[in-house]
Amino acid sequence: MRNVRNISIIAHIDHGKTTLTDRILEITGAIEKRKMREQFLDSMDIERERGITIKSHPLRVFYKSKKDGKEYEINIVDTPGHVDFSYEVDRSLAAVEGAILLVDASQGVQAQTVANTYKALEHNLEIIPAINKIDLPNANVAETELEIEDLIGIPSSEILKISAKEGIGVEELLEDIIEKVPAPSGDESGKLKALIFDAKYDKYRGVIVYIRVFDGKVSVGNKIMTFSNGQSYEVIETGVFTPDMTPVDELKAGDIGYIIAGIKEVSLARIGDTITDANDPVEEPLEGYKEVKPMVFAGMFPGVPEYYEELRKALEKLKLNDSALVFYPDHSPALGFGFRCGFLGLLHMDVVKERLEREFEMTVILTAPNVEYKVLLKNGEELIVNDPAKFPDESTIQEVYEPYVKLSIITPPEYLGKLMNLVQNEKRGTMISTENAGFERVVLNFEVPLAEIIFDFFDKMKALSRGYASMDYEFIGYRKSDLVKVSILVNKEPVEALSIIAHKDKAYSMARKLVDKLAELIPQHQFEIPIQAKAGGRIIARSTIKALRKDVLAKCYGGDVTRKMKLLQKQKEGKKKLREIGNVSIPQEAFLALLKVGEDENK
Ligand SMILES: Nc1nc2c(ncn2[C@@H]2O[C@H](COP(=O)(O)OP(=O)(O)OP(=O)(O)O)[C@@H](O)[C@H]2O)c(=O)[nH]1
Repeated sequence: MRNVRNISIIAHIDHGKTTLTDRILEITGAIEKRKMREQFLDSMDIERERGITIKSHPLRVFYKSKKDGKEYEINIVDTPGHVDFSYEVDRSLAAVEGAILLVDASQGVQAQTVANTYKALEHNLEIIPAINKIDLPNANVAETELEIEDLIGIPSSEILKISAKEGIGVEELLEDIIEKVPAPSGDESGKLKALIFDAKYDKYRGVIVYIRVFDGKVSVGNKIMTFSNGQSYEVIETGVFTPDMTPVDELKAGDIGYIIAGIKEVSLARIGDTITDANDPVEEPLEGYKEVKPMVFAGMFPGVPEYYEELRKALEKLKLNDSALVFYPDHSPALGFGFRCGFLGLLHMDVVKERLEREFEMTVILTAPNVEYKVLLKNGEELIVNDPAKFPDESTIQEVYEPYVKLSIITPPEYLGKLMNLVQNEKRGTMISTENAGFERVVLNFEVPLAEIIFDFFDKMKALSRGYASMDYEFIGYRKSDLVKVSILVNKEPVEALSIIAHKDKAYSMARKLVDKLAELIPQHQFEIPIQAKAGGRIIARSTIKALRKDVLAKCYGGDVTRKMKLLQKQKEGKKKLREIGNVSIPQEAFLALLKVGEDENK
């Protein structure tokens, strides 16, 4: 049996995964102390600033056990903490035999703690629970122990208490990993079978594929094949993470490392796919591969038309490293040429927008995000619509389906009523079950349309529960729904980029809020501007932006009435002219009016 342990760290956001990984690197001497900077592994600027881990970074350390004196290789796969990237967590867990379950002592078990623990159990991982941040004055170790006991049935005496920040208990944790997590099994002499659990694009070296080898071996010169698309490549380099990329002669069953094989973009090395020998492939791939589908869509336009080409190039470059990002050309009468983009969720959308700004110095106009609908037409045709502007005419529609998620909220019981009200009465959710989760915690499970939780749900939930509730969700499928398109007319002209899809019961109130918000956001002009919302062929809401009244009469000193009348007439004509041209200037923030409606309600 090899002295190898492969583990992952699972936790709710901010419970200390990155800090723990940093400490392990330090304790095992993988990184000299003086080179250590906080969050060594979070390499993307955005990750560092926001203090969140988006991409997983594996690493290999060596630790000499104080118990048996032997040296062990420990491979740690860090996982993303945000629900947008939960598929990546799932694939990282498929690459290991054990998981450290890290829980913040001041916050206790949270929604993602539970979601990730279930995932780890599904993968039959050995779970090692550890309560972190015991150094905090508001650490509540006893309650957290009870919650963990309740979650996985491990007695509190076996739960480690650590401070990742101060290094307390971290060596004991390493000893526990060696003792409890099984060494990887697998057949080194079998056919190559490896899991892709991440991939990164490098400017100079092409795609670097992060793999866990389950059976067989792989080394330089081998011809490999990615199972899902049958593409084959020659291996140029194999290596491990120390944490820097360090070449090794071969990777064999049980190993975690990387390969470089001249793959041009990450979308060809898909997370969850199986790598095998191109000349002697396995018959069955590893289980559980799913194609990652974007869930949230928005229009993206360069502020200035001349920047269209530049934006296309920037998106192509981002795509090299981000297979979840999709985009295709789009045109809007109001915003010109641009792209329709698909994202995993709103955080992913923000990350893309920020990367465009930082790495490519591009400021873009994003339209309000929406989900993807399935529309069955009366003529039997089925359409996939992810742009409200392209929603078919109501008279041609037979049925509409929208994506639903299973939403789990964990909360102290006192906020239960308010949260149930939020989900069921405001967000079209249906309660499925409630469970007790240890000490003073309730888990609420709902089925909710995804569209209802992508905007402002998180903030509302936090506000209603004073920050105590946490949530997690997963896609469960499409459901039939009563949806209508609400079009917006500015100065009688339809502005498709402002259209939204709403549930029939909410169309009126959403339309009302949207036109009011637009009337606030669009500046006054020389003429009056009606803002109308139209659904099912009728105007259902209207708001008016008053004209800026130029004080034309100021020029008339005397009491010459006819002159006054003439001027007023002229002004009226002027107004008419402008209206005919219809040149209302709509500021960028108006295209996000829908999001702003939500923000106001949270105040
Ligand atoms: N006091 C104290 N603070 C800690 C400890 N461990 C982590 N923190 C702090 O908690 C915050 C979050 O820690 P991270 O390590 O970034 O958490 P994370 O789980 O990697 O976060 P995500 O990647 O966003 O999921 C940081 O400000 C850390 O300094 C600890 O043991 N004690």
